[in-house]
Amino acid sequence: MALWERSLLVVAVSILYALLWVYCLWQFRRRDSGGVQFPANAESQSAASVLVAYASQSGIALGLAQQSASALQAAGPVRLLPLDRVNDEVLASTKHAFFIASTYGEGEPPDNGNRFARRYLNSDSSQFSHLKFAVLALGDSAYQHFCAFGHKLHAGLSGHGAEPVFAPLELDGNDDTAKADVMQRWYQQLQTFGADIPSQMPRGAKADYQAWRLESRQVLNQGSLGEPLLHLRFSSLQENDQWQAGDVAEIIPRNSAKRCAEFAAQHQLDGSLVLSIQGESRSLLEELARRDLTAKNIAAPDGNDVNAVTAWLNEFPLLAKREYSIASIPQSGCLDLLVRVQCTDGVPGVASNWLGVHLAIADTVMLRLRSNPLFHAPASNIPMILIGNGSGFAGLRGHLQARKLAARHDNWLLFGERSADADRIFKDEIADWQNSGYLPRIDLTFSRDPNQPAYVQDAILVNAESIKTWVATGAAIYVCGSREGMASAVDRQLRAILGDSLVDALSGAGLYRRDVY
Ligand SMILES: Cc1cc2nc3c(=O)[nH]c(=O)nc-3n(C[C@H](O)[C@H](O)[C@H](O)COP(=O)(O)O)c2cc1C
Repeated sequence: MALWERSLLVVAVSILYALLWVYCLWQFRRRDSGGVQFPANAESQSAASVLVAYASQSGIALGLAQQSASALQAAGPVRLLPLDRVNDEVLASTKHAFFIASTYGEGEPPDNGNRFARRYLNSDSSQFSHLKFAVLALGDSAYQHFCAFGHKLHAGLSGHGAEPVFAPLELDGNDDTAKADVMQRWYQQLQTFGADIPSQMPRGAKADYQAWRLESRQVLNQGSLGEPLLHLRFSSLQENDQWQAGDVAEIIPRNSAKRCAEFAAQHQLDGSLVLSIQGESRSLLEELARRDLTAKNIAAPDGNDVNAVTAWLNEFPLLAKREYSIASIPQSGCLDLLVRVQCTDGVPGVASNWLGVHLAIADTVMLRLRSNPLFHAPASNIPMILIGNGSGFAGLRGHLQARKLAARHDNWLLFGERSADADRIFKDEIADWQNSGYLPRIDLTFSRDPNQPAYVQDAILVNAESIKTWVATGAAIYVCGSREGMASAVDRQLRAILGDSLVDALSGAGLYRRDVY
């Protein structure tokens, strides 16, 4: 390339970057970091003295924040912002702030709370003694650092002189029953600030779950060194189930019939014993299927006394729901999931083994759809870079299907797996997208490739210039897959080639989104 051509290219890319910055800034001001629309007229509420701020990765805290903001609007204007949008200026004009924050990694903030954490939780230089606040901390009690980020937020704000109006509330996102109870306490507190208790309180243990039938199950990685990765296809037994690319399926898992029979035999109990639990009649085997049998190791009562067996069973908590990124859009006519059969230290994972091995074709699962606006599609006129690995193809596939439906051709897939022979998942479908022009760029990496072993993050470095060009033309980057193994390395590479401030700006503008686990 001649020198003048080179210079022209540099000028063109610089102009595109400048335009991108303006665009990010505009997006940033226009909407929150997830591209989620504020409740009606909330954008004009910048003068509101009440703030609801959320830090949310998969949308649960966001949903609760939206509900809380609506409830508080009964008392006057409310600002609803992702935590990263909360700065000195916002805090200075806020009298009452309600924070709803989940926890990720090892007690870390979700993506849209990172910047706030870096800025305010490591130092207490600014003082907010005028501020009264409360924290609703979301987490999962199975994690060692339960609700840790919510607690850090509470401690950090207190360190800045802000005054808590009540102690932080902990909410275990996996426990629907406890969730209803905690949310009731949260809204009772909010009521003292003039909030209306919402007519629809958070969903109870069984509410909204519907039966979906397993239509087919296919192993995607025959002969792989890794655990089996399965493509499950479900059909709904009701009409008008709606979701969109990026949404989540919540499933109540069960123990397999084999496992329940073995457990009953091990404890010398009669599996056909009929029990009445919370007004419902079930056999012991049916009840065992719903319980977390790994939670306790307690001897069963002698004999088959119904009351004693019921009391013993009640020591075992109900199995917690599992969440899966939906791998299809409704227009495909079915709901697809990708499930990796898990096995830790030789112990098979309950849900993945049940779904991946034991559930029979035509059997039903109890499933509910959950919207995840933080991973919904970008505006339809934006190019997309989709990055992922393994079962993370699920979260990307729905978007690719939606892009094809919307006749958007400017899609680029960077995807990593183990071996080109055994792990080349959805080979035909990807070829079809390529042949029909919906995937003009694709970079597949295989970490066990004998000639060119590489991870998807390596492909980012190799394609740095193209990524810069795509980003400069306004592309959104969507990442789905393992948080530690892949997404954190991808994030590091993106920051290395684009710079921290641009990556943060993209994230703030909803142009860098992650569905990671
Ligand atoms: C990869 C990953 C790491 C997590 N780490 C923690 C943790 O350290 N502590 C905790 O209490 N919860 C942890 N959780 C659970 C989430 O905080 C919980 O699911 C929460 O309800 C998610 O809310 P959100 O959808 O608003 O992000 C983790 C979840 C995932 C997927």
